[in-house]
This record gives sequence, structure tokens and C-alpha cells, in this order.
Amino acid sequence: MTTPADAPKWPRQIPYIIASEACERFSFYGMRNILTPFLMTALLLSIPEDLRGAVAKDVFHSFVIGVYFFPLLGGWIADRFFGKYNTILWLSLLYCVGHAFLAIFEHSVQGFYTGLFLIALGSGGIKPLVSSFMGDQFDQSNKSLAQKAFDMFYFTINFGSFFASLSMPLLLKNFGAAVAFGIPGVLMFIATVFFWLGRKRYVHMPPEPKDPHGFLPVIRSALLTKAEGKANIGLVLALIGGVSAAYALVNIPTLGIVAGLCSAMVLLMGFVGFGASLQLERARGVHPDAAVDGVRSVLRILVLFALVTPFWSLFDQKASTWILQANDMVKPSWFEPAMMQALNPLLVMLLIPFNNFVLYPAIERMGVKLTALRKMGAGIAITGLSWIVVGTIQLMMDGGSALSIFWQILPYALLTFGEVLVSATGLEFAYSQAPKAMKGTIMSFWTLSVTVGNLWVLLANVSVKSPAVTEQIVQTGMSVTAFQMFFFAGFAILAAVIFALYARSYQMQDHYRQV
Ligand SMILES: CN(CC(=O)O)C(=O)CN
Repeated sequence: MTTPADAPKWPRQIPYIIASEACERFSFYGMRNILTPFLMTALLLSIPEDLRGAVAKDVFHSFVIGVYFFPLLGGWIADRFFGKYNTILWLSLLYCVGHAFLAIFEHSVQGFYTGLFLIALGSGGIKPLVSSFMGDQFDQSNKSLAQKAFDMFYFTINFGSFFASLSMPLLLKNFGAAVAFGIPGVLMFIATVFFWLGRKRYVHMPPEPKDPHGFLPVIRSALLTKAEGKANIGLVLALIGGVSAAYALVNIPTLGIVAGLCSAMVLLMGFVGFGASLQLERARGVHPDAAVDGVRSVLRILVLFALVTPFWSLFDQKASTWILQANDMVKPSWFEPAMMQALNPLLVMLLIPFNNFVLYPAIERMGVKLTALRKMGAGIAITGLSWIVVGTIQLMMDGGSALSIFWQILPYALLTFGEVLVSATGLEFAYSQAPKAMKGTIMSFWTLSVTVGNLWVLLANVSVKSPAVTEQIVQTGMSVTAFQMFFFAGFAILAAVIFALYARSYQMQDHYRQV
């Protein structure tokens, strides 16, 4: 029986991290939400109007790609050199400087782009570290509270993003760019101060020295060690990955720079990882058993992350495909389609407490154990369901029905329910499953799953430009838009089924630190 004395205790430093995250997310979503309108109506005015939209999109997506690439750099620097606290603090200061550049250089393209680069470096660099640092504050005695802390963390992200989504477009319109970009900068500075204030209370995990038995050395040994009488199929697969990556790079003119680079990265990682997993046992003589087992568990986590990527494909299209649909729906004259975006953080703030206090306890009372993997699998499937609803709305519109924009509330609710199950749960899952020396890196791979999810969207968009594919779609009797919606719904539901099957054989790890 648990007595009050040994009941798990909340680490008192958690509020500093959560308050800092709320301010940081306000600053991030605040500047991100006004970036495209600012580029279109101010910074890029010298570009002819018909070309301006494409340039603005390029700038925006290059910025987003940076944000999701730099987590790898931040994770590596923290794990190997400076530790999480120092890396977060210094990158946060750089992030503040980036915001200052945006506010100061509202008339200078070069100054403004430098600001964007610094923000991508800062926000991307700290993104996986903050959640991982929060996990470090828990140990075996109170790890049962960690999921609640990650849920609170996710709640405050959306608290920040909700107010930013509503207020920043109005600030840009009424007070101009210097004020609109300055305010997120002030919020980021406050976020840094909050984080710094907790410094004496935090648990600091030291960086790990270069390990000859780390992830990459073990992978290399697995691929390069010969086994008598056996072919080196793993190495052949790794080489196929290298050649395919080179092919994707050569095809950048067709795929576009972003899709080409991301495809090359995914192909290389996929083939090398799969090849190494086939002959990981060959590394056993070269490295200690614990190192080889650690690598196997990391590769298993990466398979789960790969199966989460379809969720991100669907989730991030609420900012593109769903807005385009909303444009053609019936709405009050004062209502902007993009304002539907604010529904997502609002619903996250409602669903997290509802799930934790009402839904999860009710389901557990019915005898169903809600593991992280069950929640994530269900979340991916529910996200697929939201796209069946959106696809059905599209079919009705294509058939000539005039539908109110408020019909989108249902798919938004389903999508956000899926998000809370997948993304909020996945943060804690990723942390708890990562071996100590690889926490920053694994959290970065979790963030990278967002990039890969967006890659599937880019590739789907490239493929529907091909006349052969369009012809096939026409034969189904659906518009390309409706077809794509059902395609993505099926993509997520298939991923959910594979996720559920794979999860059955997944051995849960416990990498919380000892007391
Ligand atoms: C995508 N996220 C997480 C984040 O860190 O921004 C959301 O919270 C979207 N609702």
C-alpha cells in the first residue's frame, strides 16, 4: 500500500520549465503566424505580385525546415559537449537576438533573413532538449507523475500558441512589424529568464564523453564486420540507401529542394538502419552486449517514430489543405478561414484535462489498461477518421452543397483528440525509452518525425502533378482534393494498424534515472 510518506512527489523545479515553455511557444507561434502576411505585404513588396506568393512560401518552408533540422544539432551538442541546461540557455539567448533582428530589420531583407536563421537555430536547437530536460527532473520514485507533467507541458504550449494565434495578426495590422515582431522577442526573453531562475533547483545530467560503443560505432561495426560463410546483405542495403539518396539529390529539380534533401536523408537513414538491424549480432564481439542491446532498442523506437510520421502528414495539413477547403465554405463576413487555426490549441487545452480527469480514468475503470503505445495507436487511427470527415465534407461541396465553415469543427475536434493521444503522449514515451546517453538525440529524432510527415505531403503533391496519376484519380469520380483526403485518411489508418501490430512485440524500456 502507498502511504502519504512514499507517495510520489512533484519536483519543485517543474513550474520554471513549464512557464518558460509557454512564453517560448507564444514567441514562436506569434512570429510564425505573421511571417507570411508580413512577407507578402511588406518585406517582399519589391517582387512582382504574381511571383511574391511563391517566394514567400519558399522563405516560410525553408524556415520551417531549419526549425525541424536544428534539433539534431542541439541534441548532439547537449549530449556530447555542454549538457542540456547550458545548451538551452545559450541557444535561447541566440533566439532572443533573432527576434530582435526581425523587429529591427523590418526593412532589410538580409537583416530579416539573418533573424530567421537565428530563430530557426535557437528554437529548433532547444525544441527536443526542453522536454528531455523536464524528463531528467524525474526519477524512479516519481516517474508515475512524468506523463502528467508532459501533459501540462503540452497544455501550456497550446496556451501560448492560442493567444499568439489570436493576437499577433491584429498587432501586425494595427501597430506595424516592429511591435508585432518585438513582442514575441520580449516573450522569448521572459522565457529565458524563467528557465534561468530555476537553475539551482534543476537536476543536471552531465554530457556523455565520446563513446567508442555509442550508436554510430555499433552501427558501423554491424555493417562492416564480416561473418564467415554469410553474405553482407546489411552493407548492400546501406549502399542501396546511399545510391538512392544520391538519386533523390539529383532529382531536386523535379522534387524541389526541400523534398529532395529530405528524401535523401530518409532513404539513407531507412536503408542504413534496416541493413544494420539485420546483422546487429555481428557487432557483439566488437562491442559490449549492453551497447548492442541499446542500439537494438533505439532502432525499435525509430520504427515506432517512422509509423507516427503519417500522423504528422495529416496534422500539419490543417494549416494548408483544410484552410483551402475553408476558403470555399460559407462563413460570416468578419471570419477569416485561418482563424479556424485557433481551434486547435483551444481544443488541446480542453481535451488534456478532460482526458486525464474523466476519459482515461473511466476507460481504466472498465478494465482497459491505457499504455502509451495504445494511446498513440488509437490517436493515429482517430486522426485518420478526422480526414474521412473532411473528405466527406469535400465530396458534398464538390456535389454543389454550400456548407458552413463550422462543419469543420468536427474534424478539428477529432484531429486534436488524435494529436493529444499521439503527440503529448509521444513526448513522454520518447523520453522514457531513450537510453541516458542518447536522450537528446532520440528527442531530436522524435522532432524529425514531423519533418518526415511533411515530406510525405510534399511527395503526394508532386505525384498528383503527374498526368498519369491525375487520370487514375479522375476515373474514381472524385476531385483530386477529395481523393487526396481519403488517401491520407487511409494512409493514417494503415499506419495505425501496423503500429498496433508492431507495438504488441515492443518491449517497454524504463530509462528514468535511479533515485
Ligand atoms: C505541434 N504542437 C507541439 C508544439 O511543440 O508546438 C502543438 O502543440 C500543436 N497543437
